[in-house]
Amino acid sequence: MTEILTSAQMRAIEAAAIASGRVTGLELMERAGQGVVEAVFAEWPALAAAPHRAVVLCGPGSNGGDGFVVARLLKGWGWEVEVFLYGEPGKLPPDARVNYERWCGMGAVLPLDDERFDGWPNAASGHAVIVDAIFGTGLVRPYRAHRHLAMTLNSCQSLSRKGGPSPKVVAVDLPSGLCSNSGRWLGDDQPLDFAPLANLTVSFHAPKLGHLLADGPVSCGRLVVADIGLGQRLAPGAEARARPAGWAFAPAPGGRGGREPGLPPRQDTVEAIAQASVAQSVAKAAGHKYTHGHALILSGAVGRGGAARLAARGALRIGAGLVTVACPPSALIENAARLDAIMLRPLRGESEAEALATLLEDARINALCLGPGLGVERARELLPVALAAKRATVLDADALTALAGDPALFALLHASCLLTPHAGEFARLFPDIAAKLAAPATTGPAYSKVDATREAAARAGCTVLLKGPDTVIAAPSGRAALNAAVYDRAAPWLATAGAGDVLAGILTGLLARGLEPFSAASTAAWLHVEAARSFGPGLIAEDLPEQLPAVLRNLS
Ligand SMILES: NC(=O)C1=CN([C@@H]2O[C@H](COP(=O)(O)OP(=O)(O)OC[C@H]3O[C@@H](n4cnc5c(N)ncnc54)[C@H](OP(=O)(O)O)[C@@H]3O)[C@@H](O)[C@H]2O)[C@@H](O)CC1
Ligand SMILES: Nc1ncnc2c1ncn2[C@@H]1O[C@H](COP(=O)(O)OP(=O)(O)O)[C@@H](O)[C@H]1O
Ligand SMILES: [K+]
Repeated sequence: MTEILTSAQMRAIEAAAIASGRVTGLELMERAGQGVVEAVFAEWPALAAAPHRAVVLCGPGSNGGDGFVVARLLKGWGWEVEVFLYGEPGKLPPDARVNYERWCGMGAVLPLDDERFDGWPNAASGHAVIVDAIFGTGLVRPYRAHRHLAMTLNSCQSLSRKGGPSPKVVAVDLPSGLCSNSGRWLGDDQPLDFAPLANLTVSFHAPKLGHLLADGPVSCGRLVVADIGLGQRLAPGAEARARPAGWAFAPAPGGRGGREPGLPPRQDTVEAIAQASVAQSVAKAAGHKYTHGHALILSGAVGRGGAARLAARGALRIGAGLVTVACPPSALIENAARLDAIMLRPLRGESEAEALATLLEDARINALCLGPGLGVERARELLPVALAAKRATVLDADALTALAGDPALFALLHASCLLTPHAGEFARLFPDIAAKLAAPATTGPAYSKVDATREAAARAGCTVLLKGPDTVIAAPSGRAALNAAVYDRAAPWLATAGAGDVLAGILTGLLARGLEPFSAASTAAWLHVEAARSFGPGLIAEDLPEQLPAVLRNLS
């Protein structure tokens, strides 16, 4: 069972465990250090076979304390270890201080200060590993040395990525400088230009938001989450060391979501989307086609109907009982030539808006989709009718653009709506929120994509799904989920024209089947990535709906 944690939640979990008497801070630090060493040996088995040389860079807090443990353990394996400290020994927190002193009985600690970088290890001088234990979840402001750190570490890393003998960079908990809540680099610099990137990041107990959002995945290299004995976080039978591909576990109902004393309230948690809950959402019980809902997809003008047809196919494949495409009369022949199982209705009448109103008198039509290929002008015309019908309604693409320029239309949004912007559409709809997210992150925890999506959902009064490799879903209540297609779950080939239209269709299909918007969004986002992964590279949007049956089969 996993939730994705913020730094405050991680601290609260640690504090609760220590307060319960189950474990001490020193034991947790020891396990953290052990977890790092085990992960290094698991990642590069050759390093476990014989002693090597390592540099351990320690910082002024507990992250540095973990570093001293790593140094001691590697020394115990016969390694030659050089240790540097960024900070003053006298100011180390108690547990880190204990581990500093233990190390001092075994070797030297060289100062690592902003001005004096002469003491830095020569990256190519035969070290097998450089351990970055300068800052973890406690970073609250940019630190001046990060450019120097970045230059040194990245030159090592780029060599080692090419398979050469140069050092592997291992980040303890987070690459130093990365904000654990937002996945953004703290500083005025351009993100990533001066970021110390890791080959491997070893975090503890559960992934943090910063590992999965924004620049986190690129910065962390690979992510391993080590178990440090803070309680169950995985489904029974799952491996103790889980990679992010394995965090498809349901958040524990009533578990670490704020129900334990002292932990933050439920609305502060972010859920990893769970395979089990997806399976539940899409399972069909007995019934006839109308019990599985009737989805209506509004289509564009002649020659612009492809997007709506893709959406319709997605809605049908995910199991809506009926799917109808409604098109301008002039587009009837085009659509008829391309659709079979999907029904077709021309919007004939005084105006298309009136025709839509008539069509919506059929109460069995329980989910709508407006946007893909619709055209901004037609979206403006149809939106008032569609929104007045108060059906479950997906608004994507041109419908979002129409909403952006029109506060009166925006005011018609209701709780059964679901907005599915990509970053550009989001910036048009919520320019002030997007500007906050784009501004340099100068204090931690920095404003994150989760914060932005939550703020947007609260303003719109409906669920918002903000797309990307780190798709965030938020409800007006503050409930949030993250569907990250990163690390072992990466599917960059999903960035293909029309993929978003299929997502809108899957969403509409799930709404037609009776899911409420937040569940529909979480389920659809997960299935969308799974369909892409199941197909693999070479994917085009048309493949996505056709891949759904295979994904669904694997769920059952
Ligand atoms: N929670 C858990 O369960 C477990 C946590 N564990 C480990 O603890 C880590 C968190 O430790 P942490 O809280 O001490 O934070 P950390 O990242 O070491 O740094 C904070 C220190 O840096 C300072 N500081 C901040 N910004 C600065 C700047 N720009 N420039 C200079 N200084 C700056 C700040 O002091 P300040 O100056 O703000 O008073 C503070 O002294 C976590 O990542 C994990 O590795 C494990 O042991 C296992 C169990
Ligand atoms: N690098 C990526 N990895 C995984 N998914 C991605 C990536 N880039 C984009 N996506 C997903 O692909 C879809 C693209 O949708 P959208 O931007 O609306 O494109 P279109 O309008 O062409 O369909 C979204 O679901 C988005 O989350
Ligand atoms: K670190």
